[in-house]
Amino acid sequence: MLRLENCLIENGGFALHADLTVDRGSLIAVIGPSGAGKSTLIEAVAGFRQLSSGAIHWNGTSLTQVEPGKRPVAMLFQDGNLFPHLTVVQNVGLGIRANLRLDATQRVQVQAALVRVGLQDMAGRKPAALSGGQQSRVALARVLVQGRDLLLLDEPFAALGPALKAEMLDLVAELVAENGATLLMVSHDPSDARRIADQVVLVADGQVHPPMETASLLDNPPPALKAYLG
Ligand SMILES: Nc1ncnc2c1ncn2[C@@H]1O[C@H](COP(=O)(O)OP(=O)(O)OP(=O)(O)O)[C@@H](O)[C@H]1O
Repeated sequence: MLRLENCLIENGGFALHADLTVDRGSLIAVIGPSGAGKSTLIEAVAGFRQLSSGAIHWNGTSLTQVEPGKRPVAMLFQDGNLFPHLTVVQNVGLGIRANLRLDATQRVQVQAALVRVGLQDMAGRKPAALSGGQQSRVALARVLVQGRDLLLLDEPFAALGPALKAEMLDLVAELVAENGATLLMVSHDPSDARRIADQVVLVADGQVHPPMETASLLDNPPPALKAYLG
């Protein structure tokens, strides 16, 4: 269970309040107007942004003072997920060890992740020789080998076409379920939420709202969400 307890997250003059609980194993879409603080929330959970007050707990253990690399968190961004000078297998291996000195077991783990995302035949390629969807799969494989409990996605598939995005979202949902992980995914597209998220966290007006059931929230949006959805 992820608990954000009376959190105040500040960025310059911007302030965001969060007090909510996310059940373990949930698939949550984080939606809200541009500039509302969705990325700020994700950065605070990942530890890239310090809390001004409040606390973050994972399964009863405080994460508030834990540095980003030691949190049970794996992240995927829209851009910059892959290193262009490294091969697919190296980019995935980075998820296990930054110096890429992997033992035999770890190399098997990397191969298994590549098989899981369907890229076993492209291990030696560099990102420039892959399609956008294949690059997304490499980034997902790296998340997979990290074996973290909490997966944070900040619009990672926004640049993909609709069919490919749907395919990647389904793959994410499958991987999250297989690994018993918990997903927080920022998206500007309500159909992404409907596709894979059981619940939605609305970020608006300086507040992170507690998770609400996806269909009922999107079918009957509160005013802040209605204005955003148009
Ligand atoms: N360095 C900064 N100094 C002051 N305010 C900032 C700074 N960086 C970001 N902000 C403000 O913080 C707020 C939240 O930004 P954030 O990127 O979290 O929003 P978002 O909901 O993810 O937006 P988008 O959907 O457009 O990506 C914005 O209103 C932004 O103007």
